[in-house]
Amino acid sequence: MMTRQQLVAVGETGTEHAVRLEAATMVYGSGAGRVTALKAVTTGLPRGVLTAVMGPSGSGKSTFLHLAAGLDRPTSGRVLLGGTDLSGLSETKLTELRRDRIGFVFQAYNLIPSLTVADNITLPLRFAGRSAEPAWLMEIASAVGLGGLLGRRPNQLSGGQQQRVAIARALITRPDAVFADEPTGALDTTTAAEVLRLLRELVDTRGQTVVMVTHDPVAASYAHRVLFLADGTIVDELAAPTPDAVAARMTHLGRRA
Ligand SMILES: Nc1ncnc2c1ncn2[C@@H]1O[C@H](COP(=O)(O)OP(=O)(O)OP(=O)(O)O)[C@@H](O)[C@H]1O
Repeated sequence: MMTRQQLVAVGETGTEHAVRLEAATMVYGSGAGRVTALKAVTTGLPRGVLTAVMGPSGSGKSTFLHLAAGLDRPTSGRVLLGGTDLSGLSETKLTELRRDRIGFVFQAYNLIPSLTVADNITLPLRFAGRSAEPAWLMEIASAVGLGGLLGRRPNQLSGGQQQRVAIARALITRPDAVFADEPTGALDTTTAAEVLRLLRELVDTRGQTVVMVTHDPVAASYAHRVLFLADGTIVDELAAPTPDAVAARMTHLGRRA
């Protein structure tokens, strides 16, 4: 068993990856409107690590997340999830894989207002035709601090609690990786810190793999490792980040742009 620090260190070359991108390129549009949003990116997202992805606006962060999570396919190159090459899968198989092996957390929570907290959390299982084991639901609900709120509806929860429901929903299928797109973008500073502490704790105590896109150096400092994108390329990375170190790199990237 490797230590987490070793896992972070194998980011580029090791095999302990939840997700690997190999020369992944993404081109949108054609002719004069052609944009190469990601340029032959090769990197691994180590298991049991919280990775933050940062970069200036338009640098390719969302594109990176969409490819790594199997939401889009690269124009060229490969994306591997736990050894499965996503480019070889049919649309149906890819949809199943996203449903069963990947968790998503969005800035806007995306909960279903008419469903209880318990039913929102277990929705991905029901989509897969499976039912939730009550003990597993309770374990996940307690892990995210929602143990006593399972019967409520989303409009009876604070923003932070709603995001905890979304995190529990992302975890309920025991996914290989959870992808979070600006997960604290809609929260105040104190609530954001609580949600970020929770994400880090889920990685540290449960070995969950989490990949988070953020604009915020403070949010990125909760990660074990930060990848910096500029112009569709990974230009830098930082282990054990502090907010100041992340902000300094971002300023440097801003000057390059
Ligand atoms: N569907 C699309 N069609 C055409 N161009 C796109 C599309 N999606 C993204 N792009 C372009 O690809 C580049 C990278 O976009 P992307 O959204 O990945 O960047 P980002 O770093 O997430 O930006 P932001 O921080 O502003 O959300 C940008 O130039 C963008 O305009």
